[in-house]
Amino acid sequence: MRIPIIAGNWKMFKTVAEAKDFATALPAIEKGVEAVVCVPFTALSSVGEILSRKNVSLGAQNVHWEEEGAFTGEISPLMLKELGVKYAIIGHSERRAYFNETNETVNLRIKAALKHGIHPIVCVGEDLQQRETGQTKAVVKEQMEAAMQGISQEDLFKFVIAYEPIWAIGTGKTSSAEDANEVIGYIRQLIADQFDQNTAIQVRIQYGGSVKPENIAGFMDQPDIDGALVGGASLKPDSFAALLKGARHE
Ligand SMILES: O=C(CO)COP(=O)(O)O
Repeated sequence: MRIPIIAGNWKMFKTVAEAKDFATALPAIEKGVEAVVCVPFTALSSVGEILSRKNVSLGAQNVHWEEEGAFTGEISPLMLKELGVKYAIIGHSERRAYFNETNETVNLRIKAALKHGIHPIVCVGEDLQQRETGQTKAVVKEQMEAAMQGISQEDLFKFVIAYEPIWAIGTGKTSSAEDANEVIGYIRQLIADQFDQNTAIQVRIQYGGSVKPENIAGFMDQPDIDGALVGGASLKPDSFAALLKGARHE
């Protein structure tokens, strides 16, 4: 059985002091759901230990593909590993749109993360124009195939995939749970095509885009959706705890 996974993506929110306040206020997480918080790089070293006492894993929001070098402003997988980072978001649509992230650099970052024992949370998803012109599956296929390029089956099991339709991020618009499930089912099919059905069944795939405590249950009821990657609603301890409660397998 796939354990549901809820990951908060704080994006560029919270100072160290604010991050510590969140971690301190968060109640301990009960079994039945895996919780991850992807904090800004600056907060990683301060909140990791507090979160781990509450059974919450530490995540980063990006990772470079080299271990060190002249890459001003970048953070290497070794640096993240040293701080106890277990997950790294890779290929978020905001990085693809504003920071020139490509399918090729996404693949490089995934490989570097895996090499250092960090699980990638790989983001894929179409924009509004692509949605309206019926290109959703083609876009997701291209992103998934590039992400899986040169990846072994053993490493694919370590992936978490987040299907985030760009038009649903931060807009209050969500995909219907059924539509999200259909695309996520398609992603599973792409994994089966590349590997096999058994692999496809085991990989966890999240939905992301305006997920809130009020709507999470609808997504979790879908057979192919294993959790959520959550921005805005992950910023408050109460709201994050409510998301986890809504996602837990009783
Ligand atoms: O981009 C997202 C998570 O990575 C989704 O953000 P929102 O939950 O704020 O829509």
